[in-house]
This record gives sequence, structure tokens and C-alpha cells, in this order.
Amino acid sequence: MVRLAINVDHVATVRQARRGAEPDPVTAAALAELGGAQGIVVHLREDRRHIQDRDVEILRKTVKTRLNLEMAATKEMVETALAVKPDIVTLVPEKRQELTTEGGLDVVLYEDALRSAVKTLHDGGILVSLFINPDPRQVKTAHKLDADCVELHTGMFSEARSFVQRQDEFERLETAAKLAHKLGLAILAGHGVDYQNIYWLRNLPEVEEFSIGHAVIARAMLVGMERAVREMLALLSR
Ligand SMILES: CC(=O)[C@@H](O)[C@H](O)COP(=O)(O)O
Ligand SMILES: NCC(=O)COP(=O)(O)O
Repeated sequence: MVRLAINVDHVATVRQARRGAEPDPVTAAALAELGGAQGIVVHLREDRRHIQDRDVEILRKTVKTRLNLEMAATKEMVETALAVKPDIVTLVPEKRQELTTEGGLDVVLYEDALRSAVKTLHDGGILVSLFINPDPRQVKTAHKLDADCVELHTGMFSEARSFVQRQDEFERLETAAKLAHKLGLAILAGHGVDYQNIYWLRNLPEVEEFSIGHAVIARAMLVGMERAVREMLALLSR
């Protein structure tokens, strides 16, 4: 059965609006697990706009499923990961000005720099996932880099404005997922996944885990975290 991992960044976004203590992403993660989530995701941005170091440190002690730390492949972040030891690190591109991650990490362009980051994390006993666009060249390079997983960026699919565009983007995801599977990579998918577009995305049998943040947190504000997670799990299992 496909797994659901919940990204709790936006609980921290609300907390940081007042620079206070609530709502606590650590509590949100515990409730997401109670609702049935099989993983917790946090993106520790270099600008610390939402998730803080303290969150990651406590989550490492409290998450009972699997903690996936999204981060830029910088020296400082790799050192942080080695100290915290999440179960898995997802290397993502990062820009200060962006509202959210705008595209996949260009692993073809940054192949040499990424090789040492992947190796250092592996030497520290941490699995490595690369967040990439659904492009065969990116998938092949991720495999060459010895990544354990790829997370296919579903943003272009999620933002497609027409049926035809959505179908094209879905086919790109399908092709990339099949290639990654053939190469022996584990496959995750995420970004902009919601309670509607999951009807399409769940038709990608190679995807082992969906990583969902914004849509579930937005619903959780209205109906509660456990229910928001259970509703997404129900859609995934149909
Ligand atoms: C990698 C990805 O697609 C998202 O998880 C994103 O990195 C989340 O970061 P924000 O919560 O800052 O949008
Ligand atoms: N890796 C994708 C993720 O964690 C959540 O992205 P989104 O659902 O907040 O767009």
C-alpha cells in the first residue's frame, strides 16, 4: 500500500507569524501519526522562515514513523543532518525569494557537488532522496549519484491549467516513475498534491509514498489534523 507522509512546515508558518510557541509542529506531527500518517516531513530552510532547528531536534526524538528532512545541499545543512540523523534527507533546491520550492533540484547541472553530499550523508547512515523534475536525464543522474530514492516533483502537474496540460504532465510523471523503478530507485512524489488531484496521482503504481503538506494542513485547520490525514488516506486506498 502506498504510504502518506505529512509535511508540517505550515504549522510552523502560523507559529512564526507571531514568533511564539503555538501551534507546535511537533504536536501536529504526533497528531498526523495518530491519524495514520506513515512519515513526517519538514523542510529546514536556510532562512528558517518556518521550521526551526529546535523542531527538527525534538521531532527526531518523537517521530515514531519516518522523519524526512528536506534541505539544501550546503555544508551547513549537511552538518545539521549528520548531527540530527533523520531517517532520510531529501535534497531540494532553495531560493530566498520563492514562496515555496519552485522546481526540482537540477542534479545534472550540480552532479559533482551533489556527489560528495550524498556520500557524506550515506557515511552518516542517512538515506538520501533527490527531489527532481520528472525528466529521464534527471532520473538517470540521480541513479548515477547513488541516491536511494527520487521524489518526483508534482508541481507542474498540480498547477496545470487544462486537461490536456495535466495529461501531458501526468505522462511525464509516469515515464519518470517507470524509469526510476527500472533503475531500482525508490520513488516518492510530492508538491501541490491535494484532495482532488490525488485521484490521478494514485494511478502511478511505482510511487511508494506521497509527501503532502499544504493541502492537508489547510484542511486540518478546519476539521482537525487526524481527520484531514484520515481523509487523504481514504482517497489513497481506494
Ligand atoms: C520539496 C517540496 O516540494 C516541498 O516540501 C517544499 O520544499 C516545502 O517547503 P515549503 O514548506 O517552504 O514550501
Ligand atoms: N515534498 C513535498 C512536500 O513535502 C509537501 O509539499 P506541499 O504539499 O506543501 O506542496
